[in-house]
Amino acid sequence: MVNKHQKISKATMSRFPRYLKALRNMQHEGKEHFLSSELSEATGILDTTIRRDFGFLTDKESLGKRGIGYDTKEIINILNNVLGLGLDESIILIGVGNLGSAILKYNRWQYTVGKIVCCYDQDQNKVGERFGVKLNHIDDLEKTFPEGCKIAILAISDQVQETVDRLMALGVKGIVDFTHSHFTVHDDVVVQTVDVVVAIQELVLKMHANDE
Ligand SMILES: NC(=O)c1ccc[n+]([C@@H]2O[C@H](COP(=O)([O-])OP(=O)(O)OC[C@H]3O[C@@H](n4cnc5c(N)ncnc54)[C@H](O)[C@@H]3O)[C@@H](O)[C@H]2O)c1
Repeated sequence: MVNKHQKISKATMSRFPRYLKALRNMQHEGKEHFLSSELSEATGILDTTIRRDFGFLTDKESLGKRGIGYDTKEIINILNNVLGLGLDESIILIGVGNLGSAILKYNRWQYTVGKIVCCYDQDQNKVGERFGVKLNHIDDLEKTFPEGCKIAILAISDQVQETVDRLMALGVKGIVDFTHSHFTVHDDVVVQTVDVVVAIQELVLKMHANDE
């Protein structure tokens, strides 16, 4: 369906997940159609930008219908297709300390990318359940690994490379990395690093650029 794919700019691509998240919420609320102005309100992105971005999604004259707007389900499907995302990604979380607990508690995953299906920690005392999610001991990773899981969130402090190696052996292809450790992965594994300090550094650089 998407054959203008190669022409989509990085800036446009980076807005697609924001559209997707807002649209899944709308869909959940029973909204079958939406106007670009409504999506603009939900995302804070100008509706002219939204309409231009949507122009990259299809070769059709227009995705929207006059007076009705866009079909929520259709746009969600197209965005999923472009982003290669499923609604039901099974995600695991490794390390349920301060940060891991906060991530687990943040339960607005639904209708976006899937959910954390279980988590792991090396602390035997934590085994059981946390915020409604099963918490296993890391020694049982291979025994309890959820079928088809491709994404892991790392919020651990020890034995990072060893843990990453075990995850890759189980078929994990994407890692959201909160650790500040260096580790290596196979060519077919993608790592997305999240670092508050780096974010602040980037923010300060942008603020300086604004001052010039
Ligand atoms: N990226 C960021 O912006 C950011 C911000 C804060 C902390 N961090 C990093 O995130 C990690 C966690 O921070 P925290 O404050 O939650 O620490 P924490 O000590 O509170 O929690 C770490 C948890 O991971 C468990 N753990 C450690 N190694 C493990 C392993 N190999 N397997 C399974 N469980 C393991 C511990 O038992 C503990 O429960 C640290 O590496 C920290 O440096 C990153």
